[in-house]
Amino acid sequence: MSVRDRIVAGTDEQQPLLTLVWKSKGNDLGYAGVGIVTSFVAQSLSSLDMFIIGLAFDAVFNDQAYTIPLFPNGWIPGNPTQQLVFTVALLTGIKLVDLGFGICSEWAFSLFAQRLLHRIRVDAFDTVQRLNMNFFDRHQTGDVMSVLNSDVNALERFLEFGPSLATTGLTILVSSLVYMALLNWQLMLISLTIAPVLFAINSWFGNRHEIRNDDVREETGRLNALLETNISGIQVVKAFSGERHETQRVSNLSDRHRVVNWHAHLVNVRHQPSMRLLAGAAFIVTLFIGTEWVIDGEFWVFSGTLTAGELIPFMYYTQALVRPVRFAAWFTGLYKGATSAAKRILSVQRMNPSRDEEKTDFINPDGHITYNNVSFSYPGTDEPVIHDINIEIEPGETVGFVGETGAGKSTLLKFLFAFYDPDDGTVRVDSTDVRDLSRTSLRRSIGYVAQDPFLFTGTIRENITYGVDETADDTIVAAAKAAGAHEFVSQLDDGYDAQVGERGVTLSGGQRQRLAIARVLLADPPMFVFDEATSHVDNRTEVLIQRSLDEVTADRTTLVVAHRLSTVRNTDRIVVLDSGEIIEQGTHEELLDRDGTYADLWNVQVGAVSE
Ligand SMILES: Nc1ncnc2c1ncn2[C@@H]1O[C@H](COP(=O)(O)OP(=O)(O)OP(=O)(O)O)[C@@H](O)[C@H]1O
Repeated sequence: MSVRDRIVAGTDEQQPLLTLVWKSKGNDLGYAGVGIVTSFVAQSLSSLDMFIIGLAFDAVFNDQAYTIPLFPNGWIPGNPTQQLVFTVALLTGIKLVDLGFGICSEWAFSLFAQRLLHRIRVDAFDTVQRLNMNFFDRHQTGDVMSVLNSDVNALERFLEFGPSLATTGLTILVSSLVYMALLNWQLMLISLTIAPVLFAINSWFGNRHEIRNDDVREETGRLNALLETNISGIQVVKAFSGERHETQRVSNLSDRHRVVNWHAHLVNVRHQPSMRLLAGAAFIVTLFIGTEWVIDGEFWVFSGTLTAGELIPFMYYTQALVRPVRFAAWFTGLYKGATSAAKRILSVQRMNPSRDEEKTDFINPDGHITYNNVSFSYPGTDEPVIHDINIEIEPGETVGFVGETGAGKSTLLKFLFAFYDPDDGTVRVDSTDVRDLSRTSLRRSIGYVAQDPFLFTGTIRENITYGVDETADDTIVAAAKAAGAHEFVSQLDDGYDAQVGERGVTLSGGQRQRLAIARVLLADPPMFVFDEATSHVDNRTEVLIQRSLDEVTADRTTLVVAHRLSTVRNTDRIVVLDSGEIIEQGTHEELLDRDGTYADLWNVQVGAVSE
């Protein structure tokens, strides 16, 4: 038995979020560009008002000339009442343009975020889907779902607000500094003495955010994994009255999740106020010095004078600097949360699923299968489950595989689909190593009915036609009849349009098996693998299905695993496995004559039947 791994945040990437965004950017960077430019214009305009008010203030109350940088002096009236009307009109115009650019930037940033997320989500899902079975064996479904869902949602939170916060914050910062420099550059230097401290504190909190968010993302994956397995196994939970025990397990994990979330939240709680406190202190010191300067007409070593009309907008811009400081804290929290999520998404993508491009396509195979010296142990285990197997199966031959539970029958068949690669030896179809064949063409060439067939949520028709292009109704019905499914399907109210619930819970095991058989018969592949395909079907129905299958599989290579020996009795050859080794093979009669393991198994079953 193998131990489950957790999907952890890979740590080797310097800028995981940027790497992920760059990989998935598509053609959407243009939207981000429009968002940045329009947001920059909107914020610059919105900071302009106080500057103009300061100029107007000095013109009206301090008898200074009313001039606006870059604005033609001839357009500015000389009369104070007209100056007031002019100022109000100018400010209204600026606000309207600011509004237009603001709407445009929201629109562009939202489009950028949603389109990028869509691509990241689909890419992540596509990667996960193509990963080898090893991955799914070693990771819990809930943990994988958590990458596809909650990690992508953490990215969404950042992409929704992050770019706009960064641009707005930077624009307020730059425009405020420019206006402050225009008003009084010496006072500006005083206000900025706090900047390095703010920087250092923000980066310290940023590191705390990242560490805490890594924990939150991992705990979310763990909790999702537990919830998923509990709900999937709800029948067993109920059968063993395990509800209280399961609730306790969920409660324990949920409590751990709560604690790590709380620690992450505590970083937030301390981050913003610390930054605001420092920015507030800088504001008060600047106000004190500025007021002294206005009152005394000079201050310390500084040259020139400072008017009230300069100090008021200056203080406004000093106060405005608190916003970028707050945004920086908010942005850092979101960014670090998204970085932790990006690390997990990237660590899944790094698993590098095998791609079909460089492989050989498989066209009209004869169905000649050979296993040469195949040995294997499941990843994460030291125990070999297949030992040095050699089999040659001729085109058109039907071979039955029998043996005690855990003997390695299903594992042996999985190599044929390249679900797993053998540790030693090769599995070839028509002389080509299956590892060199394109997965798609290989898997389309072999119709596979697994032990516990899975039905997708949807109609019966959709389940039967899964993986097959447009199919006529009578072909579907013919496949269902051959699989012994038509009778029960026609008795359902909606017939072939009846919905089957998640995992086909509304159907019995035998009914699901019959739909799975119909699915492969409809696909009409050149080879078949039936792994306990009729184990849940009653004996009478099995005989009927077997007759149809004998007809369909007569000229096609077919591998059949069965515990019920009557299922394989008429195959061309029966291979008996024990602890991953072939211990006997031959026809039913030959094996009975041999009086070995197969004969024992047969006698037990015949004895059981005759009882
Ligand atoms: N995904 C897996 N990871 C680790 N070990 C596995 C995995 N699947 C099967 N095994 C182990 O490999 C061995 C062979 O399993 P396999 O399913 O091939 O046996 P089987 O002969 O088909 O059994 P059964 O008749 O019960 O279906 C068993 O010991 C099983 O515990």
